[in-house]
Amino acid sequence: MSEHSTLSFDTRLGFLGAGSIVEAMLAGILKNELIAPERIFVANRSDQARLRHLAETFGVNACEDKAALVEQSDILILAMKPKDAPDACRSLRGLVRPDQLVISVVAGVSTACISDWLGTNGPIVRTMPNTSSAVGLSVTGLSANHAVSEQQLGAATALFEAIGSVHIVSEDELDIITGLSGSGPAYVYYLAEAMEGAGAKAGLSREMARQLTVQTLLGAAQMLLHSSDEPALLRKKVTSPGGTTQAGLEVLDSYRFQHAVTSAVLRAAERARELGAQYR
Ligand SMILES: NC(=O)C1=CN([C@@H]2O[C@H](COP(=O)(O)OP(=O)(O)OC[C@H]3O[C@@H](n4cnc5c(N)ncnc54)[C@H](OP(=O)(O)O)[C@@H]3O)[C@@H](O)[C@H]2O)C=CC1
Ligand SMILES: O=C(O)[C@@H]1CCC=N1
Repeated sequence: MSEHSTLSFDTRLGFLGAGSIVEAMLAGILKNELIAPERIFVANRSDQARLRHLAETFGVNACEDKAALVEQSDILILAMKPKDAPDACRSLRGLVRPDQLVISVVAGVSTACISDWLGTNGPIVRTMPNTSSAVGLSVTGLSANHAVSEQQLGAATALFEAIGSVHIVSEDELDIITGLSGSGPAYVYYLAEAMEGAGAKAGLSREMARQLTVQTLLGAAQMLLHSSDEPALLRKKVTSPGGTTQAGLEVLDSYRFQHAVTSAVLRAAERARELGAQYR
């Protein structure tokens, strides 16, 4: 990508890592027709069946050769587990071009570590999206190192805006963003599992319990989005004194629900810091 271009249908994207987050990002990018599938290259460590699956599902190119992946890409996206990042980056030493934009979605790992492992001082954007990328509803925290040009920051922002919303943040904010919105979909799915299970246990069909749960979460999320009321006020509007909601909330309080959720978010953020700290 030249210094002055932004993201276009012709931009060539290379993904190193082919797991859950890459599948979600590919689904969102291709649904939006942001980039042509034949301009997207995906490589992993060894799982050929997984590469074939992505190639067949999305029409992207499975790439067995990392050197070819880097050479063919304008933007290289690092998407392996933190523990695999040092080896993966070191294997790219001498391959990444000095002005080639590298985007990392790896939890906890700093841009400084990535630079060090790649052996470059080049442009690196560190991000934290989530798997709702697949339906265009990720929220991505994004932070750029000193070498990222305005055009490159624009291209990275455009990429993640195509699959959700973007917040440009300082790098040290990315760990709490990881705990809140990177891991966040899992907390909501956990809640959904419990709500659906309760409905089914009480005699509803699984299918109806699922629909009631999903529509309730969707409606509440839309209310949070569109209402000017704070979440606490929205909650109070559901809660009739002495009624059913109050009875339910009292049970949640007896299990310290708010404390549990707060602790979960903060522990996940701490875990992101731990994952990165071992390399600092
Ligand atoms: N899942 C999520 O919700 C989110 C994940 N992330 C971050 O994204 C990253 C990937 O997560 P996720 O997709 O869940 O993980 P997965 O375990 O699903 O996928 C990891 C991928 O990395 C590949 N890989 C491992 N080592 C190397 C290597 N040396 N060179 C090339 N590829 C390699 C694996 O290949 P193989 O199978 O062949 O070993 C696999 O394709 C993590 O750092 C995570 O923190 C960020 C936001 C959300
Ligand atoms: O669980 C993880 O470590 C990754 C980071 C955010 C979501 N999944």
